[in-house]
Amino acid sequence: MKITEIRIRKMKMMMKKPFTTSFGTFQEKDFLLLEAKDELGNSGWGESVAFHSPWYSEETLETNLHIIKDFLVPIVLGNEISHPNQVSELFGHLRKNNMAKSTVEGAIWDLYAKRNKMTLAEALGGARKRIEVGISIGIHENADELIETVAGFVEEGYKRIKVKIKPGYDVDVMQKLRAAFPDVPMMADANSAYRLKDTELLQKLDGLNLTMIEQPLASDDIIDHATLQANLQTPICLDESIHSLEDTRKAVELGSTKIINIKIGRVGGLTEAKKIHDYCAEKGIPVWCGGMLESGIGRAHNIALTTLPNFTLPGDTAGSSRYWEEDVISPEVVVEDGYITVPDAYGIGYAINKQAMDRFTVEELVFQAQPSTAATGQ
Ligand SMILES: O=C(O)CCC(=O)C1=CC=C[C@@H](O)[C@@H]1C(=O)O
Ligand SMILES: [Mg+2]
Repeated sequence: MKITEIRIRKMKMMMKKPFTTSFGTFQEKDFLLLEAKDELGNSGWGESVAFHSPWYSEETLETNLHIIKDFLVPIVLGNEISHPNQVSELFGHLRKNNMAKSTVEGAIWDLYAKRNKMTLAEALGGARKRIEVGISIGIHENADELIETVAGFVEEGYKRIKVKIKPGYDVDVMQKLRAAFPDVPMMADANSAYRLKDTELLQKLDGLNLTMIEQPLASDDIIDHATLQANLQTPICLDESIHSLEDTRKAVELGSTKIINIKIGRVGGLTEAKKIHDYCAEKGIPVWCGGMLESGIGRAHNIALTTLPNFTLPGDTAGSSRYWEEDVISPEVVVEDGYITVPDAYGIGYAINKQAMDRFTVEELVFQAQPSTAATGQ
C-alpha cells in the first residue's frame, strides 16, 4: 500500500458539559484528525488524543502537529507500507511523542483494514462482536450532585462507574457513593494527585470494594506504586505511567500494578497496544481501554482494540452523545444497556460525517506524494 496523500485537520469541538479532573476543568476540545490515502483512493483515519495544554502528558496539539508534519509525514508519504506493524519500526528512531506517532499509525491501520476488506477489529485479531463499556465521571461540586449524575448512567446500564478523586474529594465522597450504589462495579481515578505519604488515607478506600484505584501516584512513577500496592488491598491500575510494553513489564515485575489501562495514543499506537495486551494476557493481568474524550474516530479505534480477548474489564469508551451534540462519524457510537455493538463495515467501521467534520475543522493541511519518476517516465 502506497501512502499518496495525508490531510491533517485542526479540529475544535465543544463538549456538552465541562470535564473536571484533579488537573482542572475544560469544555472545548481542540485536537487533530488525520486522513491517510492510498494509491487506490482508500482513506484511513486517525485521531490525536493530545490536549491543548500539557496537563495529561507533555504532548499537546501543537507538539503533535509539529512532529507529524515535520518528521512523521516525510517518513511515510510516498512510501510502500505492506503492514501497519511496520509504522512503529519506521518511527522507532524518534524519541517519545507517542500520541503523534499513534495518530499517523492509526490512520494507516484503518487504511490497511479497508484495503484488505476487513474490519479494524479483524485486522487486530479481535473476535468480540459487542463490548462492555463503563462511564468516566468528572469531579463534582459535592457527593449529592455526583450521586445524581451516577444514578443516570447506572440507569442507562453502563457496566462500570469511574469517578475522579483528589485530596479533599476522595474517602467521604466514595463512601457516600458506595452507600448509594452498593452493587455497582466502581473505581476511582486519581490522576497522580497523591503521594506515598497518603498511603493511610488511600487505605480507607480499601473497605469500599472498588475494582481498582487508577494512577494514584506520580505520572512518571513505577517504584512508589509498588510500595503503595504492597500496602493496599484495592488493585492499582496504571495509566499515565505506562508508555510501552517495557514500562508494562517493569511495572508487572515490580508488583506496581494489577491492572493496566491501555490508551492507544499514550503507548504510541495499535501495534504497541496489542503487544501490551498480549503480554498482560500471558501474565494474568486484565486490561481495559481508557478514553481521552475522543471524537468518533478515536472512539472507533478504541472499540476495535477492545475486541481483543484480554480486555476483560469495561473501558471508558462511552457513546458519542456522552460528550458531543454531533459527532464526526456516522452512525454515531451508541451504547445500549452498557454494550457497544462492534461495527461490521471495513476499517474503523463508521463513515465520516463530512458536514459535521467540515463544520468543526479550523484548518486543514494537505501533503501529497511527489509523482514517482517511473509514473512520469522521466
Ligand atoms: O474519554 C473518557 O470518557 C474518559 C476520559 C478520562 O477519564 C480521562 C481522560 C484524560 C485524563 C483523565 O482525566 C482521565 C484518565 O486519566 O483516564
Ligand atoms: Mg486515567
